[in-house]
Amino acid sequence: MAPKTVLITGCSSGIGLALAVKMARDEQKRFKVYATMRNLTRKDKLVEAAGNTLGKTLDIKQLDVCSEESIKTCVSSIPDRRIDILVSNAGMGLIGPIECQTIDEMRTVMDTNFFGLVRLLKEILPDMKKRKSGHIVIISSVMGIQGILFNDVYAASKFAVEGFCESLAIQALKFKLQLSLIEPGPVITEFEKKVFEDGMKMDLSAADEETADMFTNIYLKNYKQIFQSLGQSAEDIAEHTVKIILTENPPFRHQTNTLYTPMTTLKYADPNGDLPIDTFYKMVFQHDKIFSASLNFIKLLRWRSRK
Ligand SMILES: NC(=O)C1=CN([C@@H]2O[C@H](COP(=O)(O)OP(=O)(O)OC[C@H]3O[C@@H](n4cnc5c(N)ncnc54)[C@H](OP(=O)(O)O)[C@@H]3O)[C@@H](O)[C@H]2O)C=CC1
Ligand SMILES: CC1=C(/C=C/C(C)=C/C=C/C(C)=C/C=O)C(C)(C)CCC1
Repeated sequence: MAPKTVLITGCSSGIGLALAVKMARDEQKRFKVYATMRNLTRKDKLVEAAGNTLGKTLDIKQLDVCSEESIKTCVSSIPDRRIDILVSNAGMGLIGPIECQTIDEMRTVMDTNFFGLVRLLKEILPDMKKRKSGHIVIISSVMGIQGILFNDVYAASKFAVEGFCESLAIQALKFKLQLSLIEPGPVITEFEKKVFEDGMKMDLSAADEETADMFTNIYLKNYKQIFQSLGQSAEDIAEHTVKIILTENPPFRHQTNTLYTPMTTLKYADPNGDLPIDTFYKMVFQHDKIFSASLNFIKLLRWRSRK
């Protein structure tokens, strides 16, 4: 059987890179991977990880999800424009009090995380509909279903992705297309480093003292520890994503982190929406007791899941 063509965005690092390499190295050679990135000068890590798959089961192409022209050029360069599996992965984070962020910074997050997906689909969906086949896989986030303190705009961008996909999924079903949202919790990648460094350098002078203190002494102070105790690797997410791709009837939503599930479950447990907000409030603001107790509980779950 001919290999399925896979286009992945954001392959210069992290989840995109790990997924591209995993699929290109498939022993049964079931995939031909177009690993794309906006800036080809950043391709060295991928070239190294791809090894001898380069030019065979993996090709590298330029694609900036913020440029319609770049998307068109990339898609037109693929034989018959045929993309069997699209993985929309490119994305960026943003943390901090909104008083300290500019509208332009917020717009860039929405433009990349939400409109990036919209631009891709405007170009790729019509071909998939004509062929009545295709799988659209989106790297969303647990923040696509639940907001987190100081992640207001990032969470909004992922909520936008989820609302857009939930609407589109009904049409997709009519055209026999598959659509899956992958929802990781924290993942240890460049994303986490960039977001933390930007947070550390943030000019907090536009925020009141209490807010600035909350951001620095609660959020940033515990950030690394949260990633250490809860964080998955890019390879873990790649493994989950490939499993979903290979499932005959893939689910619409897939959370990758069972340690995080108790938190997202709170959302569905209370239609009024107060339960997750009250719980997060207690976890964050009674942090001396509850926050460290939560982290210990997570450590215990992690230890048990390894046994
Ligand atoms: N890390 C985490 O904790 C989590 C991440 N996610 C999501 O996973 C996805 C991948 O992130 P992750 O691997 O962690 O982070 P990385 O920062 O390692 O990777 C992000 C990738 O997106 C690329 N990118 C950014 N802007 C654009 C653009 N305009 N066009 C094309 N590519 C672009 C980056 O390219 P460049 O190198 O040029 O900047 C990079 O290749 C994102 O959608 C993120 O929201 C979801 C849940 C948790
Ligand atoms: C665990 C935990 C918290 C932090 C969660 C974080 C930081 C999650 C990050 C998720 C990411 C980065 C998703 C990317 O898409 C809070 C809210 C402080 C409250 C206490 C429990």
